[in-house]
Amino acid sequence: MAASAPISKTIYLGPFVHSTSLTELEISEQGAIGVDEKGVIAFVERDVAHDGVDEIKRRNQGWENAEVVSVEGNGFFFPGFIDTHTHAPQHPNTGLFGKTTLLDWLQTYTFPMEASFASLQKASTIYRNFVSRTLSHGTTTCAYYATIHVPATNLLADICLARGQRALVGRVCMNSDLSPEYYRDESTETGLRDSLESINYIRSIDPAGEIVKPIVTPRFAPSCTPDCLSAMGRLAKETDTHIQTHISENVNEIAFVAEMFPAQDSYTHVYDTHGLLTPKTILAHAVHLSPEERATIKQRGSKISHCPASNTAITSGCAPVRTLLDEGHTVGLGTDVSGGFHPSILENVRQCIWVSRHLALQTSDAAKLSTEEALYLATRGGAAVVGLEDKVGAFEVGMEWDAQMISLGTANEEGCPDGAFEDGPVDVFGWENWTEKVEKWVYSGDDRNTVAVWVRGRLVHRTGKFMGARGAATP
Ligand SMILES: Nc1nc2[nH]cnc2c(=O)[nH]1
Ligand SMILES: [Zn+2]
Repeated sequence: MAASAPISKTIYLGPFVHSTSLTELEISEQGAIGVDEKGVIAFVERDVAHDGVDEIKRRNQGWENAEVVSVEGNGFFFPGFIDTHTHAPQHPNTGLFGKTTLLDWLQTYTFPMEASFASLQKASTIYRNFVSRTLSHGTTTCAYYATIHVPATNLLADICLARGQRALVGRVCMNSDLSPEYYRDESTETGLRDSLESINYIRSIDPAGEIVKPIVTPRFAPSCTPDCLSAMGRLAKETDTHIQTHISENVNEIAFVAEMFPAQDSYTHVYDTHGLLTPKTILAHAVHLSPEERATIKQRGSKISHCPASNTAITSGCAPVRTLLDEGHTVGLGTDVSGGFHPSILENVRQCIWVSRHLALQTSDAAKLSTEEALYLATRGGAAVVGLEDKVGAFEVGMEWDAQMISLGTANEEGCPDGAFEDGPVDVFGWENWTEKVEKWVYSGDDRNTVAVWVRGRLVHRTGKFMGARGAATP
């Protein structure tokens, strides 16, 4: 679906749910949210049950001809999800990891797959599929790692822009001999040249960075020589670009970093020394950081992407999210496909809650994350990680309409005529209160419940269940 059609003023009518703080979820059962032609939220009204649409239009001057999109059935509007860390070229490997851990997983599954993106045709097939897939799960903003290939990386940015998904797109920089000869940058110079070429291309297709932005992407310390890390730090500074990399994911990786960089006393210090810890840096994993490392990251204002499904699948560990939050870190969620086994942030909301409970079993109850906290990480937390906290992640006047319509359907006894339950896995019997409905979605919903998705007011995904706008009603 192209995202280029003009949009008209629209009133989104029905229940809406969003985070107002880390611990509080607002559930407004009878809402009306006005979104202007630029996709910006112009008004948010609550308790409009007894006002007809005409009354809402009358009291908001200039909205007489607005279209109306209503939630049907057991549905609600929810902010679009932010995926703060994923690898688009690894999507064909989703679910494939066996019993590997990070370093052998990279060699066995990841590098061979990524190397094949020298073929633009293959990249086109997989990237189109993955962007559609993440949109169908309600992901409206995504921080993508591509591969070392400039044409394929640029194509990923083209696809995100055409489909209307907000994205940070990074050409992966990796020149050390950790990577096989068939898949690495020839030298620091060629890596720098290629990363700059991709930054310039992405800025040329979206000069204001409204939908797609480049991001400097040194894969992780073991993949880069010291001069390569420094070059990436300088590049990000000179081009005022975001940075993404991995940190402290796996104990063998950390030992490897200590061997490779003996002059630095920690993994964090390696990145700090090379100018890679800035307020625009996204650090994935942060599972095994020391208190001193966490303090440095906090001081630099760098952000953390928690990837719970990945950390469980490739057995990296349980990231101490409660500690990170208590210390004031900015934390969002990442799917980390295909270390992570699922492209859905909703799945990672659940996984982050499960990981926190396993940590609670080993430490104390305080480690447990609530449903509200996990949903905050998936939306407002993620928005802050990618530097979009003023624009997306919640429904407030002045923010942009990045949203998903959730439909839970109605329970029936026999499914559909062919025996399937086409409305998805959530059964709502009618007696549930709104908190219970949201919890049912969080713990057992999936993409069948995400019937429509908007970015900046544009419809970027819909299922057959979405009824669309009622059209411009007469005043
Ligand atoms: N999970 C994960 N960790 C990494 N560390 C370096 N590269 C990767 C990657 O592709 N995935
Ligand atoms: Zn990753």
